[in-house]
Amino acid sequence: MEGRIEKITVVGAGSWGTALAMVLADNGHEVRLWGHNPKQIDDINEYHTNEKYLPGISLPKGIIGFKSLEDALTNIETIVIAVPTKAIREVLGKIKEFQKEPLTIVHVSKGIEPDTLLRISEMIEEEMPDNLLRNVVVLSGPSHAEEVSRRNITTVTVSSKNIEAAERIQDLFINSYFRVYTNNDVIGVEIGGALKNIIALAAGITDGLGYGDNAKAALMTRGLAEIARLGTKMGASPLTFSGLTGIGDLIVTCTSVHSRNWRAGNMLGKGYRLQEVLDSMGMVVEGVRTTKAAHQLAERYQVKMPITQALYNVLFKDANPKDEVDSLMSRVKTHEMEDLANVLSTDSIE
Ligand SMILES: NC(=O)C1=CN([C@@H]2O[C@H](COP(=O)(O)OP(=O)(O)OC[C@H]3O[C@@H](n4cnc5c(N)ncnc54)[C@H](OP(=O)(O)O)[C@@H]3O)[C@@H](O)[C@H]2O)C=CC1
Ligand SMILES: O=C(CO)COP(=O)(O)O
Repeated sequence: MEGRIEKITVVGAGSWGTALAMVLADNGHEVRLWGHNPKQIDDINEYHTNEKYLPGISLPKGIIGFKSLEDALTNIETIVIAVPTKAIREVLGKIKEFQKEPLTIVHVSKGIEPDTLLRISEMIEEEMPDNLLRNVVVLSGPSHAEEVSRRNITTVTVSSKNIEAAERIQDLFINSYFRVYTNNDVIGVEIGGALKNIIALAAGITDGLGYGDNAKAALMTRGLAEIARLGTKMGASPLTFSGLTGIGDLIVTCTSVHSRNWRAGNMLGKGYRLQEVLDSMGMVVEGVRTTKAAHQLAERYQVKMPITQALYNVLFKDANPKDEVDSLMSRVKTHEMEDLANVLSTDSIE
């Protein structure tokens, strides 16, 4: 273990918040885990379990559950926010009511806010006054909570406008089963993490429709192409999309039964309605809202994103998944590599 021992509060006691609290506790830190469900916090403190989100897992006794957010943040400099994207502003609003000292906020959520089209670090910067915000750091990468909570080998990336802040967070989390890299491309890290969920939903759909591995490989490869096409227009480094938060997270989310996005897509491919699917999951499926946001981003940046468009049609226009696959396959022929398409002045890059 590297770095000094700290007091850290994890805000959000779902699967990812609890798994990350375990990593921090394994590293010897004093970990407070806040959740808004009092019964769940009682179980964490009494039985050291979080049965809804990590069934069968024993939590380290060093994790202390908190019902009061204010108590959880008393004398704390670093917090990890691990709630779904749509809950982040609400949680920050509560923190602002009592917080007096500046915080380093680590966020681990994978989404884009529809309509404002802000990345999560931008939402945090917008929501928190300067005097309450020291640094924002994103932690992202191929990391299912179910596996991290079993201390299975995992690699992630941390990124921040302030690379020293990212390095400090790297030191807090890194250990022998949880390897943490740094990357100074915040835009690429956040865009890769958010948009891979769209492709995972689509991969689940094609699996649910009974297509094979060729179709999944095609979706992942062309999906990454459209994520990188948008991300680079937004200012990301193209290299980031070949890293852990790009192809790495795309692989783990499109190919794992742990993925809620893949599972939701799989049910859609088998003919279930979107609302039925979401009701049955009991956990967040970030890709649904992110598809709406990415669809808006594609318009704003004038970027072609055919897979995102097809998924948008399925989720929000009641389109038939099989018809959308057929129309993806019958698009005008094009070059695979965009620089070649540009050289040849082709306007149909997709
Ligand atoms: N699970 C994973 O493997 C990974 C998840 N992530 C990302 O982490 C983020 C959180 O996901 P995850 O933990 O998996 O989600 P879960 O659905 O497992 O848990 C979400 C948690 O947030 C709580 N919550 C929801 N709304 C609010 C609110 N308004 N105020 C306070 N708490 C709230 C939920 O409480 P309640 O039980 O009451 O609903 C629950 O405890 C997502 O953006 C996800 O993409 C990133 C990497 C890995
Ligand atoms: O982001 C994840 C793994 O890196 C978790 O993906 P899901 O939200 O689809 O479960």
